[in-house]
Amino acid sequence: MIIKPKVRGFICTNAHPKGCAANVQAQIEYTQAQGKIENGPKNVLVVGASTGYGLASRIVAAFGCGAKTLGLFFEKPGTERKTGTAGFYNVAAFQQAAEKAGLWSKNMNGDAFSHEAKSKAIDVIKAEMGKIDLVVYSLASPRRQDPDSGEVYSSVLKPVGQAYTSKNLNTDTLKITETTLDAASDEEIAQTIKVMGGEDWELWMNALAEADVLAEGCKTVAYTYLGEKITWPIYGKATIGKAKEDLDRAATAIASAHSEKNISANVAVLKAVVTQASSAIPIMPLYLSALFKVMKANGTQEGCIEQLNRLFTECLYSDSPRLDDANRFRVDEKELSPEVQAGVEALWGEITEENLLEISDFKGYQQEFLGLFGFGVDGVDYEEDVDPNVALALVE
Ligand SMILES: NC(=O)c1ccc[n+]([C@@H]2O[C@H](COP(=O)([O-])OP(=O)(O)OC[C@H]3O[C@@H](n4cnc5c(N)ncnc54)[C@H](O)[C@@H]3O)[C@@H](O)[C@H]2O)c1
Repeated sequence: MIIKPKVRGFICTNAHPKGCAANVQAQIEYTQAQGKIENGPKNVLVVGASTGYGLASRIVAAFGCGAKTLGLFFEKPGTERKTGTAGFYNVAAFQQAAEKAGLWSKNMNGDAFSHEAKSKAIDVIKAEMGKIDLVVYSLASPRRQDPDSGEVYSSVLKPVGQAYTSKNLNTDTLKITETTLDAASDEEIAQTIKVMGGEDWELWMNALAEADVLAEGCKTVAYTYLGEKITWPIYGKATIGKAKEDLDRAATAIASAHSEKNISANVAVLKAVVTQASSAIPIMPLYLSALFKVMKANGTQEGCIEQLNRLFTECLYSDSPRLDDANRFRVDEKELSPEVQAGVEALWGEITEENLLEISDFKGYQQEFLGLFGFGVDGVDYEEDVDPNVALALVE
């Protein structure tokens, strides 16, 4: 099959297996070029391991530290007539590279919020891994089914307290319009916390501890974004920000519930990058286009893999981790530097439909967006007939 991108709004409904594989390979090579990470983890569980920050976490754990990794995700395989999701192809490429490098690695495709996923993971850990010394929690999901009540909760991306009007870019038509987002109701805030807050992270850690598969001194980390003035009304101080505040509560609860094992739990604050999750957030594509312009100009631009290498070496496995007063690891310091934020604010005020391509890095944004699905990747022949049905062994 010849595979060309099918973009619908903020998602691309297909993916290119070879482009995804090339992306994964580039992240592996970047990590290897940084050199081996001393005192890194040996047995790692990554929840949300197929794309974005979770995939990069797994690559650093495996190829930077030599760890065994168990990855969980929610993806679709390809068939003869339909492509699989990008995450499925990413994991298939990761698995091939891990095998080639002699690194143990196994994969589970399913609903991480379920009890079943937790007990399956525990079985694999017990049978094949040894005790876990790092749990990465990197889920981004619009929905969560409560594993006990069966109730399904949905997250919303809305401001809290009052409606918010801002310029917003339609990434299909390249039209910039004023968009007003209504304030979330209390029910919507509560549902978003149920989905993207810390409850499931705690359930994972409790299940792993109860099954006695956590090593003494095991670390666990969950990811958040804080941002600054431009994004606060739709992220930091909005429904998703409320859910992310709940991660801080969960981190404290996890550490205190498992203090006998000396478990450390931290939220890590990462920079804004293009992922399937972030491209769905209103305002973000325009913010990212401005941010990339400024960060590329001053030489500080980073993607998932650069961020994750620094999270491991400068925070998780450093004797002097960069922590804020809420005990969060900070890897977003370059994005939040006063110079970068001032540059973005200035650009934000100036961007119009007419000058979008000229003064912002929308081209860079768009390239990274297509790249998420394996399109526009250097060295890939998009005229080649490729088989969308890529093999990947999964834990049954
Ligand atoms: N993208 C950003 O700019 C940014 C910045 C800072 C922090 N973060 C945070 O990083 C974390 C990961 O986000 P991302 O941007 O890498 O997202 P992403 O969409 O690239 O990855 C989400 C992952 O979760 C998995 N997943 C979703 N629902 C699942 C389910 N029910 N069961 C199993 N797996 C499931 C997906 O398969 C995928 O592996 C999120 O907590 C996000 O808030 C993102």
